[in-house]
Amino acid sequence: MNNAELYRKSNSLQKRDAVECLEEYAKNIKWKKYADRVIDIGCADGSVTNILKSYMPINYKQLLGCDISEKMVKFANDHHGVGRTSFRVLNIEGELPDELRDSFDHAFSFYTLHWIRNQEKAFKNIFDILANGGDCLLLFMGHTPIFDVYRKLSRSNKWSSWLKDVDRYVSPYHDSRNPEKEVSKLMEKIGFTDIDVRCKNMVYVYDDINVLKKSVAAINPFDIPKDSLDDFMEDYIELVRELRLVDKANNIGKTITVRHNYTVIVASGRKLTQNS
Ligand SMILES: C[S@@+](CC[C@H](N)C(=O)[O-])C[C@H]1O[C@@H](n2cnc3c(N)ncnc32)[C@H](O)[C@@H]1O
Ligand SMILES: CC(C)=CCC/C(C)=C/CC/C(C)=C/C(=O)O
Repeated sequence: MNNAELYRKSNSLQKRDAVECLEEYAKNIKWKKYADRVIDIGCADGSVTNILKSYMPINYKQLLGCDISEKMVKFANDHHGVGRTSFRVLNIEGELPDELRDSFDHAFSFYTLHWIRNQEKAFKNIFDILANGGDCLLLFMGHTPIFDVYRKLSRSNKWSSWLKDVDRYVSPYHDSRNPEKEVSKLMEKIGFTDIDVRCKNMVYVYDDINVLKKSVAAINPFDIPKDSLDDFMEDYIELVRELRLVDKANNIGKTITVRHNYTVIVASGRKLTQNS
């Protein structure tokens, strides 16, 4: 998941969901109206950070996108780093650099937190990044068949050695019976207030199987050798068919459409410390 150009071209699901989420939630955010400081965690190529900008008051002070991947950060800076918007490397489950503590009025994160094993550390870092009174809006993957397909491939002789650590890349909420409760409890424990966590049922239809292939390739976390990638994707799509995810009703002509049913978790909260 390091190829910024491929991600830029193949992130239509992620962009649609970020826009839908911002349309619903951005109006309830308590913008300061003047000099808001905003961070976007897991910015990748920067295209969603750029969308986020259009929901912010124009006289914001700073918009900082951050990502664990140096390549993504370079691409984002080259394409969207302008004026008060910039991008830097940050591991949200690592040690938080001092200069980021208590420094932002609003923290956003789209399609990133499900990649993180140490959820408590990531949520604590988000809390620590916020200034007193600051808020966060976080969207991440709950359940999706993409992870079931990874797990099935990891049990095949052909791919098992490449997908050994498969559960490292499955959303911590994929198998959860009550993700809303789990996330709310975690946020409460850390000290967030005004917590709102919702698990939403989503549908995205891929009009062409090649678009789906590229979208899967763009977020593929496994180190498959380049010359085996096409083969991997063929086997991936075969399993998508076996799992009956191909949308039969629409597959009369030549183009094959695939219906992706999944859930996203949208969590928001505020940091209010006692001496406020
Ligand atoms: C699927 S992309 C989401 C990008 C963008 N927010 C969007 O909605 O299109 C997930 C990004 O999270 C980044 N990421 C993964 N683990 C991370 C971590 N521990 N700290 C910061 N970023 C991380 C990846 O490098 C990747 O660029
Ligand atoms: C039918 C099927 C398996 C579709 C998968 C579609 C897809 C590429 C979903 C994105 C899932 C994901 C984990 C996104 C991300 O992290 O950005």
